[in-house]
Amino acid sequence: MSDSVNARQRLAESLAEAVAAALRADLAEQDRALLIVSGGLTPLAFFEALSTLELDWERVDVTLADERWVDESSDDSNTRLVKRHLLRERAAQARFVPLTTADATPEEGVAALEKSVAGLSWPASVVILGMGSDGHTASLFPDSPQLKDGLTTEAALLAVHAPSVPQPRISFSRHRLAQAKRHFVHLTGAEKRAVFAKALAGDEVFEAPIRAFMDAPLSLYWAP
Ligand SMILES: O=C1O[C@H](COP(=O)(O)O)[C@@H](O)[C@H](O)[C@H]1O
Repeated sequence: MSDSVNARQRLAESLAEAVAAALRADLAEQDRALLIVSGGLTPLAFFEALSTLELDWERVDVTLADERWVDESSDDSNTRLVKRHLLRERAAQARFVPLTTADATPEEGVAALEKSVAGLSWPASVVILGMGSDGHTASLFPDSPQLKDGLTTEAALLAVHAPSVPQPRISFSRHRLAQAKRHFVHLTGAEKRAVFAKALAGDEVFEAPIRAFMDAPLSLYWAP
């Protein structure tokens, strides 16, 4: 195995331990705990490591920071990713709350999804944020006409379109994600490190929406 594969595996395992510890701590104080995960390719090894760890998974709700408005059978579905790689082993006992409906568009589905997520244990115990090389996080894209709304609305969810991505999306708003008790950023590779460093150094949130989370304590998990 190459050094970077090893480093990414160790990173995934150490993030999984930190997330499991946070969930255990909250479950000692409350009935249920909410874990919000990101999709994309980065979290696969993390999901698999977390799925094997011991905690009272029956009292954990899992949802996504964002979702592509596609059928679950699509390779682009974040739900499919979570079901295949996280909701297995011990974590098969967790309750998953999807961010899609049978509606044709996220605009039509968003009201029902707002109701569906309203009953979760807010504030979330943990949010794991990914980031694209354009500085987007969740589905808050720099080129999206809905970015301003996503950064300012007090609603939990919004429908998102962006010229840079093929499918419409649904995303938790900055407001709802920022309320979480703990924020982890999970990144790999030199390109994302450079994008994150540039975002840290600047202040224009519309250029790099990940900046919208930099006033909360963020735990950065990065490997080459
Ligand atoms: O589209 C998305 O992209 C980001 C980053 O994904 P990655 O494949 O570069 O890890 C992800 O955080 C987000 O949840 C996802 O929908």
